Amino acid sequence: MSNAKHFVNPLRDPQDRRLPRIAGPCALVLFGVTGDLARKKLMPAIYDLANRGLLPPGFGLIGFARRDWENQDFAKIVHDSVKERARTPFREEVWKQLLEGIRFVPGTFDSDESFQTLKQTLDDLDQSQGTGGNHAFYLSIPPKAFDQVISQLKKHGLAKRDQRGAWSRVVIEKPFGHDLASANELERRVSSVFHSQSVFRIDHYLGKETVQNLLALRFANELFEPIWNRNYVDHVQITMAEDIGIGGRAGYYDGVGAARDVIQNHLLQLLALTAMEEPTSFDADQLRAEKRKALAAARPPKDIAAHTARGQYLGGWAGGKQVLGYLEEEGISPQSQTETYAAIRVDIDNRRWAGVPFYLRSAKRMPRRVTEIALNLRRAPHLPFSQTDTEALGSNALVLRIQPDEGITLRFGAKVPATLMEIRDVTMDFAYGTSFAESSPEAYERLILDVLLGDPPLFPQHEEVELSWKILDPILDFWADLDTQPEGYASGTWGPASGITMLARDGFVWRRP
Ligand SMILES: NC(=O)C1=CN([C@@H]2O[C@H](COP(=O)(O)OP(=O)(O)OC[C@H]3O[C@@H](n4cnc5c(N)ncnc54)[C@H](OP(=O)(O)O)[C@@H]3O)[C@@H](O)[C@H]2O)C=CC1
Ligand SMILES: O=C1O[C@H](COP(=O)(O)O)[C@@H](O)[C@H](O)[C@H]1O
Repeated sequence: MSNAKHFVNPLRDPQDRRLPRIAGPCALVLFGVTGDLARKKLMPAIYDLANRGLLPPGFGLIGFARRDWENQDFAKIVHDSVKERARTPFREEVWKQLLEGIRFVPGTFDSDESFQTLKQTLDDLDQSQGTGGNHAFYLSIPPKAFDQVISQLKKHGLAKRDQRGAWSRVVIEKPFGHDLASANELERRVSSVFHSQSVFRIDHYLGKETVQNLLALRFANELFEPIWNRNYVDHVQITMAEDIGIGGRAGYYDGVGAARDVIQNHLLQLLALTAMEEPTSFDADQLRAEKRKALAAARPPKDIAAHTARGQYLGGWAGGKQVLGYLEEEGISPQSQTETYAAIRVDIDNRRWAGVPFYLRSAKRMPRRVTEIALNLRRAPHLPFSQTDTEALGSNALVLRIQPDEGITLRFGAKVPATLMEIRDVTMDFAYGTSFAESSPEAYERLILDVLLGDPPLFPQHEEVELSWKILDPILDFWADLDTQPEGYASGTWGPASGITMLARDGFVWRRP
């Protein structure tokens, strides 16, 4: 590692086989570099990979956007985003190495000229940086533009292996399609352009350490599996709450909404990992096969009106400041029926889960940012205590804290000291921060590296996408047929009344994480 073009990490031991592999020579083209995702997550993740010594020498990064920028203008955007958001410390020598491979291509998706320039830029980079003709195209853009960009990549010969056998991969953000029919249409298009092994449908929840730990928790321990079924679990709540609004993302979010934005992908993936059987190994085929079976057994509620809820945040005070309502956000039509709160019940028709409802909810402008999976257990069949002894006793629960306070909580009843017999809920906690010295990489770091390595297990296949839309489509159709505004909810609260009622009907209440 003496060549000045190598990203050097003095802390990395190249012999340590537990550490991630280093990507081979390549260039990454980012579409949508002015967007929220690219700025907040992708550019910092690329720098962090470089800083950890996981990018190859001469790595190329090309931004494509409808801006009249030069290479140095784009480099400044990357620099600012890295300084603000990267997880690892800023090191001048790493930045200088990254800078050598940074290029910008101005243009719109419909411009043949821009895609010709992109091709030329990639060829030049191959020459100057030695990227070996290996290219990954990352579509961090609104889903309605996926098809157009893929067509342009094909038209301009960017989707093919060349004579050297160099690879060309595409990374497609979620949601993949708008419903089942459009997802299948998009899949037909994508598979006519890229080989299936070159298509990486990204769901960044699968790159989170805490989500991967779900597999470790379930399958590396003896403790939990015996209770992981309908005999012990009463119901499951999967929550993804955000305190932010849509920010400047009207162009992406409006017409998409909470259900398509995160339930179709992140939350149904969490459900699949929670509900699936043990795979025979963690290789891509086995893992995906088990997730597929779980999703195939999952179905929307029979009574959609009773067991779903949607809402839209209202303006007011939240988190100590004045915030806009969804309909007042820039770029949103005052008549928009897009939901910013969605909650659905899903049932899983198999031996393990029959009769155990899974409740999924997600929303913007909730009181805090938190994602968790809570398995609420049945109550003990008999309590040999007086009623007053157990007034403060809830049901046992196992809560997987996905973020931000990563860890696991086990809730159970314990005797209050110095009382005759009073039982109260207590918790036992595992926290990543106190148990491990190693810090978790950002999900996008892991996933971008996997793309560059061509490592598929963490990327959903089309069948999973299809099955997820099959669960969601009837609900989305039902909501669309209502043709009404979603119920308003005050910003900084846990959502609309209909969300509470939906659970109350089944005798449950949402957790307040
Ligand atoms: N933001 C997030 O936290 C996450 C987002 N995602 C996914 O990432 C994708 C992008 O989302 P996000 O970044 O939030 O969206 P934004 O609306 O913030 O960004 C969209 C980007 O696409 C560009 N764009 C849109 N239309 C065109 C066009 N016709 N020609 C050229 N460029 C265009 C925009 O450029 P311009 O500035 O010129 O409009 C902008 O750079 C979505 O699929 C989303 O689901 C996934 C996980 C997290
Ligand atoms: O996919 C998305 O995720 C983000 C939240 O990601 P997280 O890792 O911070 O939980 C969400 O804000 C965005 O709307 C959605 O597109």
